[in-house]
Amino acid sequence: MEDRHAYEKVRVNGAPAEATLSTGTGGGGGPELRWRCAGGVTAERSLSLEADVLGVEANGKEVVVRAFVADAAAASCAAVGKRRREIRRRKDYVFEMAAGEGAAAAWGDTLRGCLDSFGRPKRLFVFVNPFGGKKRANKIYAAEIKPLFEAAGVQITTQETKHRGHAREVASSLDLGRYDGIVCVSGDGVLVEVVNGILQRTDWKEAVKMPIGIVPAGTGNGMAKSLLHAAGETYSVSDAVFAIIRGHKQSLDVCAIVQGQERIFSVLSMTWGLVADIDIESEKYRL
Ligand SMILES: Nc1ncnc2c1ncn2[C@@H]1O[C@H](COP(=O)(O)OP(=O)(O)OP(=O)(O)O)[C@@H](O)[C@H]1O
Repeated sequence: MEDRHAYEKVRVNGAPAEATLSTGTGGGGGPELRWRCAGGVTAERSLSLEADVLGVEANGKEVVVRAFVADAAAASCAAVGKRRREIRRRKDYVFEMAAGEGAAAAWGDTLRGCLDSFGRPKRLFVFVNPFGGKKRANKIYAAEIKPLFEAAGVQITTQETKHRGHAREVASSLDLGRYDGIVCVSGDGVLVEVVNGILQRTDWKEAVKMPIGIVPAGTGNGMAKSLLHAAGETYSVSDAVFAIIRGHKQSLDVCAIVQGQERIFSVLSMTWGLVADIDIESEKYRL
């Protein structure tokens, strides 16, 4: 993207400020929003569009930036010498443009253009296993997962799994052209079913390219833990969802999965990613 800097006088959540929207990567970092409140009492604030922003909306003179940002006050330092745990929270920043609606529409378009250039998934098919783990997946989905996808403007189609083998059945016949990825709100069991369902398909060679994400809502959640750890992310539901929204992708060795859940754990240390691109090397692993 062409490197551009747009400067505006604004109010950020009501406080007068001067803000700059930088696009492109000319400065070393990615696109970002920076602002300093009038009087300069508070430090300059910034949001990285790639790492902090879920979505944007222009409304009249306002641009609402839906962010998921580290909350310094809530960061916990469990013990001296341990890595500081960053806790992210949803926060909206409302930029009211002094120059009016035209400026807001222009910023809205530029911000959306930046977000679109990241190749994030826009349409996801989401399995929720209500019986995984402590049987709280439906609650977790409604309270923590759906709101984040909605803030990011992701279109979601949800399927609650109704019985053992259901996710496999659905994945074996799903119209994959309608989605950019499949997400499992579950433990490892449903993920294994989805992979097996995909491998059952006649178009499996194409179908294995479908990214699959996992949000921990099972008992062990070994896959979600390992993937988040490998990506340097905190192990939490919201961090897993955010990684999926951002379209983090890494290759996953599907051969390990189809041979049974026990084998997953021995291979995890080599499989990174939150939305995984499945990579299958040999037809012999097809079921
Ligand atoms: N509605 C349902 N009723 C009964 N079983 C189900 C239903 N939906 C899915 N299942 C089965 O539940 C199994 C376990 O699910 P899941 O992996 O989500 O949770 P878990 O076993 O608690 O977690 P983990 O695998 O991480 O230890 C899956 O293999 C799936 O076949």
